[in-house]
Amino acid sequence: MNLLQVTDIRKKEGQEEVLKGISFTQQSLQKIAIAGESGSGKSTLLKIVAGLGQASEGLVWFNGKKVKGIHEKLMPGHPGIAYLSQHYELRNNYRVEEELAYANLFYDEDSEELYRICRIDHLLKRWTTQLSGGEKQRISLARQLATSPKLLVLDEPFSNLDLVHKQTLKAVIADIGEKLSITILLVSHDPLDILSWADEIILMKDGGIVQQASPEVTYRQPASPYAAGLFGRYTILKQSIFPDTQPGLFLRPEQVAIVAEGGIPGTLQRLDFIGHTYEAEVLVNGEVIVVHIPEGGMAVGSEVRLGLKHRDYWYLG
Ligand SMILES: Nc1ncnc2c1ncn2[C@@H]1O[C@H](COP(=O)(O)OP(=O)(O)OP(=O)(O)O)[C@@H](O)[C@H]1O
Repeated sequence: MNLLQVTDIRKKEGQEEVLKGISFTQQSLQKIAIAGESGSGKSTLLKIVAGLGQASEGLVWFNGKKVKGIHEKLMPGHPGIAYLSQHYELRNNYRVEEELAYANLFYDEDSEELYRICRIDHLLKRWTTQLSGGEKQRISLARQLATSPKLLVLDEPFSNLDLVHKQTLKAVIADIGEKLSITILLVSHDPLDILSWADEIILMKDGGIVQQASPEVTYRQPASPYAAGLFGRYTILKQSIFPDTQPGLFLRPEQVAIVAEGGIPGTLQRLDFIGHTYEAEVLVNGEVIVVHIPEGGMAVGSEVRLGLKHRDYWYLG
């Protein structure tokens, strides 16, 4: 049975339709991430799913029961669904343990495990004013989990976090799924944060779903240039440049290599160090091809030869 079933959700804000018929289902423990450009409707959708917004049309079913909107019931929210927005707040002038007790999270074996999973067990005696943003967020998360939800809905959990806190939160999120058996639906502005985590990625644009697929398919076989661009740089060739390929060939930078012999001649136009590799732009027949290369010693203007690394071609018209 589906844990969550979202059917044809529409939402009007004034004259504008900001959600245009969103439908998807989520199985128990399936990890779904929603991504898309700013303003595409991700947060609006998430609030409706959690019972903290109001759809103009459509239905959300959770665990066989309808999730009512804020205009349909007195207390916003839905039992069994926990929601953490980007704007979490803790009360000032309290110790962390008091703040957690306030959420009915008293110290016992279960809560001890929850604190360990949320990586906050070393923070219990601290004042809430003595915490970093990432620590405050994990305490807010523990408070949400105190309600023993079946579904955890996270809106942009990785925004505003430095790399270290981001890595910690990723470990926390993985543990919440695996050790607490809580299903997670999350929105992320940066799809690179979700490729390694999600079972399925839903891409939104202008209030609609433009692609719903596994991370591999989303990355390698994007439905459109918009979907491709959300996951980093790419090239779509207008001409048939490489042998046995058609116009419209879609290439990620790591699918192309600079080769010593054979290949297609081109001119190195640009070379940038991007950490794990160098990113080059090579001009071939008037088209710029983005290529990842391991070494950065070549001079801009050099002649290079390009080859394709494998034959799993994908075309975008
Ligand atoms: N209360 C509101 N009144 C009017 N328009 C709204 C309201 N809330 C959201 N919108 C509009 O709905 C659209 C979707 O907004 P939403 O916040 O859901 O997008 P998002 O994809 O989550 O964006 P971001 O990544 O920037 O948070 C936007 O055009 C936004 O301006």
